[in-house]
Amino acid sequence: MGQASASFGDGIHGEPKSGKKKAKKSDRLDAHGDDRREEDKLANVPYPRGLPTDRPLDVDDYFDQLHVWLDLEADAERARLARLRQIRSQRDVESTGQAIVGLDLVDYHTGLAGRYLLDLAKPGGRELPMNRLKVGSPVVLSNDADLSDEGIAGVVSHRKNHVIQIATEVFPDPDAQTASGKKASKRADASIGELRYRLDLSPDETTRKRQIAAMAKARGERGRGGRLRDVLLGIESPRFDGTKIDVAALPDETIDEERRDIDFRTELNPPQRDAVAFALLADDFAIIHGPPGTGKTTTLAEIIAQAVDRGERVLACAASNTAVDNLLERLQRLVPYVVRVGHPARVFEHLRDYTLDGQVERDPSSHVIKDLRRELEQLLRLAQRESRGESRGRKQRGEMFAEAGRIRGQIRSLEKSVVRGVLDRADVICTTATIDEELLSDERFDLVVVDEACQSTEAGMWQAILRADRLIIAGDHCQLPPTVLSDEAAAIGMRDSLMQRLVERFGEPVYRRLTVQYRMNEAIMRFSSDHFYEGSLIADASVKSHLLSDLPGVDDTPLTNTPLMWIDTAGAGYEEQLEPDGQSKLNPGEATIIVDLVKQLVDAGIKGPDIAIIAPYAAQVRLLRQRLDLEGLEVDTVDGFQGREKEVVLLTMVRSNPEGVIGFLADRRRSNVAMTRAKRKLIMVGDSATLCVHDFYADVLEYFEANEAYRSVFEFGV
Ligand SMILES: Nc1ncnc2c1ncn2[C@@H]1O[C@H](COP(=O)(O)OP(=O)(O)OP(=O)(O)O)[C@@H](O)[C@H]1O
Repeated sequence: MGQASASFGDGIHGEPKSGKKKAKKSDRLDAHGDDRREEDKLANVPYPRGLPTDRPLDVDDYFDQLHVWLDLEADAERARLARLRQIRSQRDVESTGQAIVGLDLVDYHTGLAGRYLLDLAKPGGRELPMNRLKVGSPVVLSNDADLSDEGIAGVVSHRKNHVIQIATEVFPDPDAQTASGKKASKRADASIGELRYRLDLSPDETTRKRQIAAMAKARGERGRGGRLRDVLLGIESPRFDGTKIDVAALPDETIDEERRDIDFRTELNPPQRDAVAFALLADDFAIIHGPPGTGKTTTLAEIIAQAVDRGERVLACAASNTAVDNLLERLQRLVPYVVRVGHPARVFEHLRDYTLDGQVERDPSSHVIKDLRRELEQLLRLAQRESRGESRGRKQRGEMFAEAGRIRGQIRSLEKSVVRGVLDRADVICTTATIDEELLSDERFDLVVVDEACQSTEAGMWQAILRADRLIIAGDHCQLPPTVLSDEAAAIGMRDSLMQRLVERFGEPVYRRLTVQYRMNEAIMRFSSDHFYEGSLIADASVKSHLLSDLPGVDDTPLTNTPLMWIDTAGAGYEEQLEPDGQSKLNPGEATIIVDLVKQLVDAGIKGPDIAIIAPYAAQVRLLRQRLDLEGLEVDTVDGFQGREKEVVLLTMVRSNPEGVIGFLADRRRSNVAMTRAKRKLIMVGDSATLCVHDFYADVLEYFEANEAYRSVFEFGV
């Protein structure tokens, strides 16, 4: 392997470890006024500089620390929601991307477990504003006309340009909605009921509660579970193949052939094969470090298939739905019986057959459930009609809602037994790391695998860990960390991953790095490899020198026959701007260059679906989406592209100011993700005078210059 374990902790975090100081009391008061609660939380932090890696962690101190992080995060989320609810103008509130107002309830259905699925749309079928309410986001649905309405909780289950669907446990009964006394006006349009609604992105209380419950359980674990916890806290040494590892020992270069004895199911390269053999030998945990495009998910799928071949049951998790689906995509060919737990709308369409809902639907007894659902829907529609006509009043309507509740109960208990049957038969269950404990109930596994593990907080890992005897985690700490809203929590370590901590604690013996990548032209890969992975990456021969001009139907032009280009806007006066009414930044000058470049690419024969534009700021994304109308072209933030790839990627860096302020671009991991999405061509547009105040971007620029890929905007002639 040869890589130094110190490289895992060499300041890839937002701030270097040594820079993490406990905020001084006076600083905290500055930041939080006289909020005593906030100050108390920080006063009791067991590990104010983040979790230490040079010694064993105390069980209670460790879980106390995780609690503090979760509390700070919950406060930050609640404060965000409160601020959002104070914004009065529709344009302002929607420009935050965190709320949609003035919505009508246009339709509803019932889903698995008796959930209500509510379709919401703008009056007249207008397009919804750009928003961050993604499938799976927790939301609050409330009366738009009544700011005091606390609303009902739900989860986004489906979204299109004009309609957003949410799943709720409660039906928005119009009487309940107007309980605050304010009467909503009636409207003669397509909406069901009388109210106009608003949807707000909400603090994810359910996830937090599940994490807290898992932490409480882990704290008290004994036996096998207690041992795994103690290993993960650095109290006990991990064992491989029955042998305790010696932290000071040199790593095994490869697992020798006799110990390997694996009949590989997929074509893997040597580092991948070694990683599979290594992971299968782990008695407690093993780590797979997968830099961009190195086949981390492919390797994990092989590990899971091998475990199933040995008669084991596996829980396959990841931080996001997309990552779970990527894993499932590879598993479907390797494992006979896989079940994907999660709302079908959050699952890739071509994988829906694997969902629990899909499999329950195909179960012979499901026709009884279908009949009951139909009955429930009819009853709800009748109750709604009653509420409109107000002919027989509230009593009648109340009885109907009560009957609906009884039918829901019946549906639930029938579904429960079918669900149990489907889950019990599964060799592998795939789910996000936020596990639905009620659904999985007491299902146990021999092995739990967590992909994209660096995108989970430590608190977010325990639900998965508790379900099995052995743990395999895969990820890349040099890519994006988990989203943490609270600056306080981030400053005391909440963004640092379990994976990184374990590598720092135990060193090379506990992980394997994959080094052959199948995505990028070597020139695109090299900078990232040298900066983040000690130059260890190798471009596979199939991609090493591939260019846009090698694609069928693409002309050979200076734009298509080279892998790199930086267009420097220094001196052009393309200053960044703050979005009117918003917080986000944009750069119209850079947008003009990007639009021109896309036109040139299309003229050379590149198709829309092969092009991605990545901007660090949502306002620039919005501007470019408005200015470009090309089928299949994707414009998104860095976060939206993690784990994905495109033939050509155009990066607009946005920041351009005399002070050299670059905000969150200072986190190099963000740029690492952005720059490693491109397969054949990477184009960066940015102001070197602003960016290169920072060493990292000075190095990027130098690299482009050395590769004869530097152009000034003046020479480019836009
Ligand atoms: N041994 C291999 N031989 C050929 N192609 C491979 C091999 N391993 C992986 N690939 C290909 O490389 C690509 C990336 O694989 P995969 O999605 O598993 O990587 P990853 O490390 O999970 O990616 P990332 O984390 O960057 O999203 C896929 O197209 C996959 O088919």
